[in-house]
This record gives sequence, structure tokens and C-alpha cells, in this order.
Amino acid sequence: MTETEGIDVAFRGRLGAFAMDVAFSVPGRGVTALFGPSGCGKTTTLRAIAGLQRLQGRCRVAGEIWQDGERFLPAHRRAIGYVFQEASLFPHLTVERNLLYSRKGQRRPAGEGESSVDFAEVVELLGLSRLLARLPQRLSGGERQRVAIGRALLSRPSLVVMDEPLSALDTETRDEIMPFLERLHETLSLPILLVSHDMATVERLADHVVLMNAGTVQAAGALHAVQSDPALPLAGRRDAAVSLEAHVEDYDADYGLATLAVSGARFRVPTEGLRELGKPVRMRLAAGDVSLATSPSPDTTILNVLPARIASHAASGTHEIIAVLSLGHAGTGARILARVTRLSWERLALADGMAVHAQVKSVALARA
Ligand SMILES: Nc1ncnc2c1ncn2[C@@H]1O[C@H](COP(=O)(O)OP(=O)(O)OP(=O)(O)O)[C@@H](O)[C@H]1O
Repeated sequence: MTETEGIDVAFRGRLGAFAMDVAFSVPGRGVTALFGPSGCGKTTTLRAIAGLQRLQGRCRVAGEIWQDGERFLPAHRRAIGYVFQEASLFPHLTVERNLLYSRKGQRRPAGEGESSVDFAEVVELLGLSRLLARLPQRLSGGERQRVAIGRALLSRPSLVVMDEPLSALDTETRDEIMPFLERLHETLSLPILLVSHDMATVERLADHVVLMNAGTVQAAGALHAVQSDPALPLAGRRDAAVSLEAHVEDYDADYGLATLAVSGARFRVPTEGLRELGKPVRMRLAAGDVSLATSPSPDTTILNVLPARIASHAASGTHEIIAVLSLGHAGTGARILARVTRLSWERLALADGMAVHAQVKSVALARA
């Protein structure tokens, strides 16, 4: 069993009137978001992976077959850590004993599999040391959810699944827990499947995304690739954006500007905190914040005017165009989206393959 082998699933079946036919393969590392509207089958897919819902098909995780034409491994024999919307901790056990409880039923001997994490590491990652002696009723919603995540990690899983882990929490608590989830992601090699219908959560946490709709998979792939494909629904949303992995290349203390490098471009971004050179960050560029010009206009307050090429475009409604731009003079860099009016598109005679200047009005940091 190696961690480099991915997650490969295909399920077909009916739940009452609802027909499911889903198939996807994603890498066995990082966070994969199952994203789609309410009722599209996200939870059912997780339940089928966990062996809690029996559908026809196959499921292979980290090289181990959990289901195929002949086999169906029962749920308790699948090395999976499940985090639900609401943490269900044992009320009579302290946080420490709740965390350790999962080890009793461990499905793999200690030491097997590279992904196992130890107690001290989980306590440190999730900031639980002050809470160990407490009973669950004396924890806040966010603390309870952190303990539930810790318990899932300590069950020595090959896969962690999280079903809307933040949706029962208020915005403040969500913001408090998000950095912990980011740290898990940076530190652990364990694959995480995350169900979410919140795009901001996906943009912040996911590396890969499986787009679902009405019991089917519309697309599966790297987050950035799925976001920047105009044939897929994410690019057509009002809040369409791309997430770009960048690193801090420079910091100008006089002006409080970090230079963030991505393939084919450098962005200057106002920020106080990003002084650590080489630090990886995730930028979010909204399509609505990018406009196009056929020549660089020197007289502008926009800091980021970047050479790019139009890779492709698609209509967005009747009066707008979504253009996919490849950054850099040669047009070989990272892809971003620009939403422009059809009028401007026609007036500038824009077309695929053209060299343009992307004017990026604002850059958000999705993860820093
Ligand atoms: N046991 C069941 N019997 C009949 N229909 C079911 C059953 N469980 C789920 N469904 C239906 O299957 C569909 C998919 O449900 P599922 O919970 O997987 O969706 P979801 O994408 O997770 O939705 P949400 O985001 O609202 O949680 C829904 O239409 C639901 O009503």
C-alpha cells in the first residue's frame, strides 16, 4: 500500500427516485472537494465510499480495494476517518479519552502506512492541548469540531472524509477553524475528501475538485484547471475566480507591497504580513476584477498590468464574455479569467490567440 496511489470510485444505483452514476479518480494526497448544489449526491457518494451505502460499482483507496464486482468490505473494515457536520463526541469522556477512543478500534496496526499521525502531533496541529481534560459539554462548537477532526485523524485512516464540517458553525467560528484545516493540509500526506457547497471554502482548502450535479460528475481535476475551463459551470458563475499557487519573491517595506510570483507573471499585492521570502501563498483572482487592454496604459493606478494571451473565450449570458488568459508574453503561464462586456470585446476586436494586457484590479489572498 502506498500513499501515492489515488482514490478511484465509480458508483451507480438508485435511492428512491434519485439516480446516481458517479465516477472519478483523484490523487491520493491533498484535499479533494466534492462540490455541487444541494441534493446532487455528495453525501451519498461519501457514504458509498465509507461502505455505509451500498451501490453497485468500485472503490479503491490507497491501493486497497474496498469494493469491486466481487468484494464489498464492510464499513468497519475500511480505514476511513469520518467527520460529520455536527461533532458527535462521547459526552461522558474527556477530550483526551474521546481522541484516544478511536485508537481502540484501529483498523490498521500502529506504524503501518506512512500517513499515521501520533497523538502529540494531532493535539499540536489542532490546538487541543488546553482542552484535553474537558468534557464535550464545556467546549464551543468550533472546539468540538476540532476534537472530532482529531479523532478522525487518530483512527489511522487511509482517507479522511469531511461532510460539510463547517456548515453548522457561525462565520466567526468557521474563520477560527479554517487555519487548523489549512495546517492539516500542509502537514499531513493523508488524502481528505471534503463535501462543501460553499465556494469560498473550496477555494481556500481544496487542491482538486469533483463537480457534481444531479447524481453525476461534471468534471474532476485540479482546482485551478476546473475553475479556468469555460466549458464548465464554475467559470460562468457571477463569482467566478481562479486560485493560483504563488510564492513570495520580494517585499517592499516602504510601500507595504509583496511581490508574488506565479508561472508567467509577478503580482504586487498590498499586504503587511507577507515578508517571508519563498513562502507559498494562494491567490484568488476574481474574473470580475480583471479587464483587458490591447496596449499597456502607463497612466493607471492599477498595480498589476500583465502581458497575456487570450487562450479561449465563451459567452457568459447574453451580454458578457468570459475570456481565459494565459499569462506571459508567450502565453505559456498560469491561466486566469477575465469577464468583459460583449461591447468591449467587439470594440477592441478581441480574439483567441491575441496578445493583450490583463489589468488586475485586486488580488485576494485565499491562503497565506
Ligand atoms: N435513503 C434515501 N432514499 C431515497 N432518497 C434518498 C435517500 N438518501 C438520499 N436520497 C436522495 O438522494 C439525493 C442525493 O442526496 P445527498 O444527501 O447525497 O445530496 P447532497 O448533495 O449531499 O445534498 P446536501 O448538500 O443538501 O447535503 C437527494 O435527492 C436525496 O433526497
